[in-house]
Amino acid sequence: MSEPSRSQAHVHREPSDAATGPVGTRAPGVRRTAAGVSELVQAALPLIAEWLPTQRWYAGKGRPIAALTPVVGTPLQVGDPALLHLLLRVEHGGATAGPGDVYQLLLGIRSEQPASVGPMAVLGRLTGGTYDGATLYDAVHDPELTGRLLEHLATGDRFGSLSFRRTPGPGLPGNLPGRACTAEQSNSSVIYDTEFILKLFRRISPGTNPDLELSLALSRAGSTRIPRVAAWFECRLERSEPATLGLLQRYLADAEDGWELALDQVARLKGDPSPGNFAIEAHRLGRATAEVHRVLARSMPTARLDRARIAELAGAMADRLDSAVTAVPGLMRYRPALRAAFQQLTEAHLDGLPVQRIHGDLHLGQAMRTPQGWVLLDFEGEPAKPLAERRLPQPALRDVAAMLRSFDYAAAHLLAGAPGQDPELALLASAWAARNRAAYCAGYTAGGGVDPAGTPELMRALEIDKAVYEVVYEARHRPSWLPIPLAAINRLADTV
Ligand SMILES: Nc1ncnc2c1ncn2[C@@H]1O[C@H](COP(=O)(O)OP(=O)(O)O)[C@@H](O)[C@H]1O
Ligand SMILES: O=P(O)(O)O[C@H]1O[C@H](CO)[C@@H](O[C@H]2O[C@H](CO)[C@@H](O)[C@H](O)[C@H]2O)[C@H](O)[C@H]1O
Repeated sequence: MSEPSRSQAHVHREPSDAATGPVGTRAPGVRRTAAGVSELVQAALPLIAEWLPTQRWYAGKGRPIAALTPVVGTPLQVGDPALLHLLLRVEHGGATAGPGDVYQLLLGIRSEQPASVGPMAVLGRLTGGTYDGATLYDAVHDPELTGRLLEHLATGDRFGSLSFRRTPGPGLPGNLPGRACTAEQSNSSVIYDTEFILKLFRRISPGTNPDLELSLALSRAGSTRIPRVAAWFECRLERSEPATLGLLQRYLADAEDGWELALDQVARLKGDPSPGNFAIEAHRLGRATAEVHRVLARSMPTARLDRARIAELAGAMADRLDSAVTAVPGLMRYRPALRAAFQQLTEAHLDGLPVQRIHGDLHLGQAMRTPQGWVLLDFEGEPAKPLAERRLPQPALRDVAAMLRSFDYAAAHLLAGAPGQDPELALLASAWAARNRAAYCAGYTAGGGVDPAGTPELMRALEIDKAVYEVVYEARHRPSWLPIPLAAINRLADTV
């Protein structure tokens, strides 16, 4: 890896710290001075450069880092342990060079490594200067420091360009310790007791994150299909719109994740071809999706696409396919059929197609079954897409197509490790997927959503578009799962 550049950090001072702040008294904590923060950031950069590419949420995997440039460094706690909030720009060289990506890091600095911080969360030992010998680590894993973050959210503090904001309603307890969430995820979350969950967005773009934007819109419209938003924090980067950094929501302690429920059913298929009846749940989930879509259509902008805009929609799908073919050449053989499906979308008589804000990355893992019914999570959209694109109104059926893919995933994932070895289970699993896909669509229509069967060209194009995204996603993150979306592409291409 090339040596990253070490630009000067833009650091913030809390206005009152010189007089009242708990200024660090024990080495090696951050000193709440511009010089103290800069020194720490410079010492941390080489460790960050090594650690970042090992993190699941890091989007630049496989591309060498050309430069690491601190954007804003804000000490949120001084002393030992210390807590440093850092926004850092990562630039890549060569053909992929561009403005780079900004990441949010929450760094803990302690003389003694806490037991809750495992090896993957440790960046290393700082050397030289004030911090010599201190451990630098991902503070998401330190209950004391994440507790500090909750206090800031509870009091609605401001530190330089960081603002902590609360929604109206019951006050927040400021004293709950946080534990790192162990779920597979694109960001990092901290769970506070059984009360709240704080998502720290890792890749930061200027502007309101759709997860906050849509969750607030749904909450304000009185929807109970999302966990209530309790607080968030944001940062104003130069003159642009504030960028959302974190979102605190009620934790659904008594909920079961739709993906786990579905997998449990599929795993038991062999012994009992109709274990439980997930189709009832799939139907309810369809209704819940339609309900969320209805509220979003009422409370956020909508539009209708004319023929030219539908051709643009299909063109964007074809462009995404072409980039996917470059990333995963195994897709090349399907390209003609998939392009034909996109062409058929432009020829279908869909003039006036309604579009609206949608979830954008709906799957069974984003659906929680609570005693009060299904609740949807994570309205961030596909993490790989630029934020402006994720905020565009879309056909609501895009979410339906995405959920249909998820039923296919649940059915296929047990077979992915041993393709062709259990034809009986393969048949049962594919019948399970078909049953639940149909139940979900029926529930969606019964809940007031548009009938997916009414626009087969649109549904097929949307499902292909999602499966193409999944091929790239799996190739990058979970290569052993790649056969799942590839098999779907194979099936969908056969229908053109
Ligand atoms: N409010 C919540 N209550 C309970 N569990 C949650 C809640 N929000 C998220 N989770 C759990 O955390 C996981 C990751 O959350 P998600 O919002 O999808 O994060 P990411 O955008 O980082 O992928 C979810 O799949 C779910 O298991
Ligand atoms: O939940 P995230 O916002 O992190 O979404 C990303 O990761 C998902 C996997 O965790 C991925 O979803 C794909 O795998 C799921 C099973 O793990 C499956 O149910 C989905 O249908 C499939 O798309 C999602 O695409 C990605 O954006």
